[in-house]
Amino acid sequence: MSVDWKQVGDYTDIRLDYSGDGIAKVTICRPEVRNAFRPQTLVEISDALDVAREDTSIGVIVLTGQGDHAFCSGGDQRVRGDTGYLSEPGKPGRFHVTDLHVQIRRLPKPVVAMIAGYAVGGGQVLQLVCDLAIAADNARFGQTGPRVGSFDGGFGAGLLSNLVGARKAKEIWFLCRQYDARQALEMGLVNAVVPLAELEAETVAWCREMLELSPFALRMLKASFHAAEDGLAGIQQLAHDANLLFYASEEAKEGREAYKDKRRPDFGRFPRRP
Ligand SMILES: CC(C)(COP(=O)(O)OP(=O)(O)OC[C@H]1O[C@@H](n2cnc3c(N)ncnc32)[C@H](O)[C@@H]1OP(=O)(O)O)[C@@H](O)C(=O)NCCC(=O)NCCSC(=O)c1cc(O)c2ccccc2c1O
Repeated sequence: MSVDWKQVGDYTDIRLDYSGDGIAKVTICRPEVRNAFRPQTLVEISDALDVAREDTSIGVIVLTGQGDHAFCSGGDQRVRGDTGYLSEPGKPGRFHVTDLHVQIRRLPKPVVAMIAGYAVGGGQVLQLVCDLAIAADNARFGQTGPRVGSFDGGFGAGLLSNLVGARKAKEIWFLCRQYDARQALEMGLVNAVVPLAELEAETVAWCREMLELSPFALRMLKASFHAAEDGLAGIQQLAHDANLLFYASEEAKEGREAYKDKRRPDFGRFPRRP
């Protein structure tokens, strides 16, 4: 199942491609550093996700890394400063990835991680915050934080714990071992493992299956899965998604029209549902 990807936009660290039938693919293009991200990379991924979100022809988004060696090796240690990762020398550092994690969680379309090679450090957290993960048989997963003097106690710890269980999550973080694709599948870190040569075709097949389904139902499900995990922010997403539907109702429209007409709203004709 080959796809004739069409490049969209103009980025330096990433590529955004459209399949033409509803899939957007965001590729980290820094293979020389195993697709490690610098602030610029994260800003560009964020922009590409916004573009794909706003585009109503897009139903599913794939996040991947260029080449067969790595999905992503986390933060680029060459631009790590004393205050975070540096956009420019001398500027205050930041963890741009924090905002990206939240953006992927809130994005109302499924995001699928397509993983060949290494997904380690912040790259492993990136695959974690995606909704689904398809791995090639050469994929390797692991945390390196405590080895390089870092830790992700946000989604990196909490989501991992929910996904693989607290004991396994602590093992992953406390020992900094690497796990192969089969082990990742067994512990629930990925949804499927396929031969490297079939990775894209399999990922696209999963995306196309989702594209056959109700986009709003998928949106509500994603928000529902995150409602408890993400606390008030998760509930907010679910509640505001309900608002999207409510706005189209006669009851909500009566409130809006009454305000515009400068009259008292007449809600008496609407049922007080049991
Ligand atoms: C990924 C590897 C296991 C791959 O090993 P392999 O043997 O295949 O390749 P090399 O090691 O030879 O790498 C080739 C080349 O790439 C460079 N490189 C690889 N990863 C990085 C990187 N992350 N940053 C910079 N450069 C990298 C490597 O130096 C080589 O360059 P040459 O010039 O020598 O050719 C292995 O490479 C590896 O283990 N990489 C490091 C993984 C790592 O420790 N990542 C950082 C973890 S911390 C993190 O990601 C992080 C980011 C955040 O934004 C956070 C935010 C908030 C809280 C926590 C955060 C956080 O922990």
